[in-house]
Amino acid sequence: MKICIFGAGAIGGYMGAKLAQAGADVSLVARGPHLKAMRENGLRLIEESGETTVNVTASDNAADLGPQDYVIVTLKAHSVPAVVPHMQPLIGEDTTIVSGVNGVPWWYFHKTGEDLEGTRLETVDPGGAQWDGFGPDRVLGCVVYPAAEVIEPGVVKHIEGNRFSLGEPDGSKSERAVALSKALMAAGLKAPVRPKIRDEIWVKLWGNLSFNPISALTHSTLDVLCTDPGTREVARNMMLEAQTIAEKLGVKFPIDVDRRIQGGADVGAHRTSMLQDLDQGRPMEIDALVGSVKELGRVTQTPTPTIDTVLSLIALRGKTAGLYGT
Ligand SMILES: NC(=O)C1=CN([C@@H]2O[C@H](COP(=O)(O)OP(=O)(O)OC[C@H]3O[C@@H](n4cnc5c(N)ncnc54)[C@H](OP(=O)(O)O)[C@@H]3O)[C@@H](O)[C@H]2O)C=CC1
Ligand SMILES: CC(C)(CO)C(=O)C(=O)O
Repeated sequence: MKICIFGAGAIGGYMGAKLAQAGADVSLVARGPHLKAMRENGLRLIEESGETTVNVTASDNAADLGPQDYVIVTLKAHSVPAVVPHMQPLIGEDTTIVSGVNGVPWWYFHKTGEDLEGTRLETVDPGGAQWDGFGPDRVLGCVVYPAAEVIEPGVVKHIEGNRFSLGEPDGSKSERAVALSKALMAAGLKAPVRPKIRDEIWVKLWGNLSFNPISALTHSTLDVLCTDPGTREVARNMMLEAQTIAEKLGVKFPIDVDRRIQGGADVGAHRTSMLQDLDQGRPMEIDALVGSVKELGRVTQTPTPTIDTVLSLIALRGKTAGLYGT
């Protein structure tokens, strides 16, 4: 089984290192100093249990790697559309594309079997670049739970978690989902195949939609913003608006908003990825995490006043920092 990880930074690097350690036929697409370091010195993974260095096949040119059984996309959401043409050499007749990107996935309305079937989302797939360039039938959904960071070129630090939930858009337990799940489990990762991947996407999204922009706007960590009465209320209202949208789309939440916020508080003094991006001058995933939910509000005719307000604030914050909408 040939697996290519496209965008092997923090999450892709973690997954790639685990797969390579387990002897899988895995290659990585990366770029710049991180690629150079991985090529020269191997990929170093720092985990609580210790440090390992693996030799990896890595390139910035997909044509070097050829057609794959699975392409696992672990780019930041805003990077994907422009990269679709460069991924084409990896795609053969039976290639599965696994979308390991936070936020509302571009394929959301594929095989929903409902009225909105085939609806495309401009915030996450402008111009339908992914829908047309990959084709939604190739897609296997994925919810990424681990936290990791590239702490220097060629070095990935794993922080916590090892679950990558997988799920077919139509909910089936397909051969391709089960085969990938086995390969990930053989690498020591958790990779359950879920019948309702969209339910899981929304529970994760609840946090990213609200905690991420609030933390970037207030420079506060999860424990603080989830317990401060004012910001907690803003997060809660955003989540309730999102819940109304998701339930109109048939999603069932296994927990309520208060439990989700408590879960955020329990994570502790974590600086969300959006706050880290802002501080480190990296483009922010505002469209995928917040704008996409506003777009779904329009699609489902659901008012989203709190989401709209927070989106305006974080969008302007991103623009003034030169990290959004440039
Ligand atoms: N990190 C985390 O803890 C978590 C991340 N996620 C989600 O996972 C996804 C990936 O995040 P993360 O791993 O943090 O992101 P990273 O930025 O660490 O990884 C993406 C990598 O792709 C590289 N890249 C971008 N464009 C190209 C290109 N054209 N060709 C080759 N390489 C390219 C980037 O290089 P460069 O740096 O030069 O841009 C970077 O190394 C996001 O959607 C994120 O929200 C989800 C859960 C936790
Ligand atoms: C906020 C959190 C922990 C999810 O709730 C996250 O995924 C992030 O920092 O991007």
